[in-house]
Amino acid sequence: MLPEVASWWRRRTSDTADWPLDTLLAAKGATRISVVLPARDEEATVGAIVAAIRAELIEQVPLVDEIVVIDSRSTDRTAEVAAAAGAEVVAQDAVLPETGRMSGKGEALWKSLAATRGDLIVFVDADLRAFSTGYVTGLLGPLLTDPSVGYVKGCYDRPLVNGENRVEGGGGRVTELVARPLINLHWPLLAGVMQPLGGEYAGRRALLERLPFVTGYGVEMGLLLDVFQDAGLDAIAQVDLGRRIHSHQSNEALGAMSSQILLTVWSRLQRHGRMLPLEAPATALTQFRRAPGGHDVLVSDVSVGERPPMVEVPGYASVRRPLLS
Ligand SMILES: O=c1ccn([C@@H]2O[C@H](COP(=O)(O)OP(=O)(O)O)[C@@H](O)[C@H]2O)c(=O)[nH]1
Ligand SMILES: O=C(O)[C@@H](COP(=O)(O)O)O[C@H]1O[C@H](CO)[C@@H](O)[C@H](O)[C@H]1O
Repeated sequence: MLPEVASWWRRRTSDTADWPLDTLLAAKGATRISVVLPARDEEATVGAIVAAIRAELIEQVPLVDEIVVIDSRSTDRTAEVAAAAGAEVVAQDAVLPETGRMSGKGEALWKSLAATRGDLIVFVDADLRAFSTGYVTGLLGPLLTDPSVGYVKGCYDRPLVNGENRVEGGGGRVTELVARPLINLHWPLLAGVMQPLGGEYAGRRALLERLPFVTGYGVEMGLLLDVFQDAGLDAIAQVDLGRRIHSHQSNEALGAMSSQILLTVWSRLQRHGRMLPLEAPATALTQFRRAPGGHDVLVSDVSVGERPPMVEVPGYASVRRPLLS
């Protein structure tokens, strides 16, 4: 990691345990807090997430002011289940209808800005299993206690869980194979962000409403790069939320997700003036591995060389063995 990234990583990384409820309640003051769940066909999981937030962070303590589920064209009972659990449910296409209908998670999150009232907005995926309200309190900690922080990403261990089959570290496939390498190549100052695509994050409305939202699955990559461009690295913090288990899509579906993320990166390379002249891409890849008390940081050199066409090599003709006659 670059020295300035290592410094950021030490200063701006905390743990959800660092943000107990009494600290947050003391810091809340008049700050309004919205929790948003983008949900497409999540009837199996959305209810438990909403119920936990309502019980622990609204009814037991007055921390969260509203829970809004953005129903993203679900074809199942997501809306009914979320409402029964205590969420305000808003249909994605019913928000700002005059702006037309775009699709995907990014559209749901962009519309959520017009469907909520909070000064701080916490985004939580609706497909989480084993959800803890510590996700929400952890993400709020830096925002409620440090005005210089504008955007907080969650980070966590991400096993790949399919039924009884569990592969530790097998989740976050697009993160590890697409997002992290691209960030390290073109935005090495963001190499310390451990889960750039994680679906749990929070931000100040005053920052989020100034930023474009990429639709589809480009939204996380787009927001991270645009927050960095607009507000700088130190406006970003990350909180270790422990472990994340969610519903996994097929590799085929993640291929489409990867394409949307590549298109987002391409657009930001151009828009942020990183395409011409393309700065020599950084050749160090920073990865993270859970270790006692935190994470080990693994930095590897991923540089590649290139050989010229063999026909241009002077000695080639003389060493080229004739085919056996
Ligand atoms: O068009 C969409 C696609 C996804 N989602 C929601 O966005 C979150 C993350 O999506 P998904 O689980 O498909 O992505 P993954 O976690 O598999 O990367 C989930 O709550 C989805 O229900 C959404 O609201 N609209
Ligand atoms: O991080 C990832 O690689 C992908 C896929 O995760 P898995 O390989 O299914 O655990 O999941 C994330 O990416 C999406 C695109 O940014 C987000 O919208 C999801 O919330 C997040 O789960």
